[in-house]
Amino acid sequence: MIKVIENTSKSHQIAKMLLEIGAIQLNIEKPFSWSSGWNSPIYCDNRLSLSFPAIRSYIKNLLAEQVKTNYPDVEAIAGVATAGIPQGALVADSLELPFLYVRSKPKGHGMENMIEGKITKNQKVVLVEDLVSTGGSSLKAAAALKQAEFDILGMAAIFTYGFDVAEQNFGNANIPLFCLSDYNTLIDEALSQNLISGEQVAFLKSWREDPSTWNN
Ligand SMILES: O=P(O)(O)OC[C@H]1O[C@H](OP(=O)(O)OP(=O)(O)O)[C@H](O)[C@@H]1O
Ligand SMILES: O=C(O)c1cc(=O)[nH]c(=O)[nH]1
Repeated sequence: MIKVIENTSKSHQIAKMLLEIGAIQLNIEKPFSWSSGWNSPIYCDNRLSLSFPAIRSYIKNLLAEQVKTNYPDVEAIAGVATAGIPQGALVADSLELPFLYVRSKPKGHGMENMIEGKITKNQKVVLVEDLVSTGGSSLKAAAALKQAEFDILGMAAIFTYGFDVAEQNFGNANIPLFCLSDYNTLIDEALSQNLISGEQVAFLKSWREDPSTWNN
């Protein structure tokens, strides 16, 4: 189950802030390569929000609110490497909870850990991620935590593209995900600010129907 926060003024505010700081880039001629291996005409760089204190705090507070409201039993926060690490650490600090992070693969030297941090087995963990496309990175981190015998309550993220494949992946893993904003809200916001044309909206909507085959 993937849900975008019900307060539309807040999800619009997040989209507005991401547009304001130039976190959203469109490029049809030179597509962006995504972590899933897909090529995409759009990229949402939530990492930039970290450099803007007011926006960083707004996101932190909304993520913390989502965690507290939807997972009242939470005992620890985990960040998905790498972009989910700072977001997760900010949330953990705000909620005064322990923090850990999950690498995309075990470190090749030193302690060779995939999970970094120290919490007790069976503790109730909420994963924080900056963005979900297919959900592959998030669910890999969740699987690693489950294997290490942590109890995953669910996830929170800043942004989701709302792809069907992500809905299926989170459903199959039985992990709920709460997001602050999404692709449709972003397009509405960009259009209302005249940042994109009606023609671009039509293209972006049709791309989203079958993103795995576009330009691949
Ligand atoms: O839902 P998915 O299809 O897995 O895609 C989303 C993932 O892609 C990005 O990370 P990226 O792999 O680019 O690495 P980074 O976090 O280290 O920047 C993003 O931060 C998510 O973790
Ligand atoms: O899927 C990805 O890799 C991805 C997409 C996107 O818009 N932003 C991002 O940081 N990663």
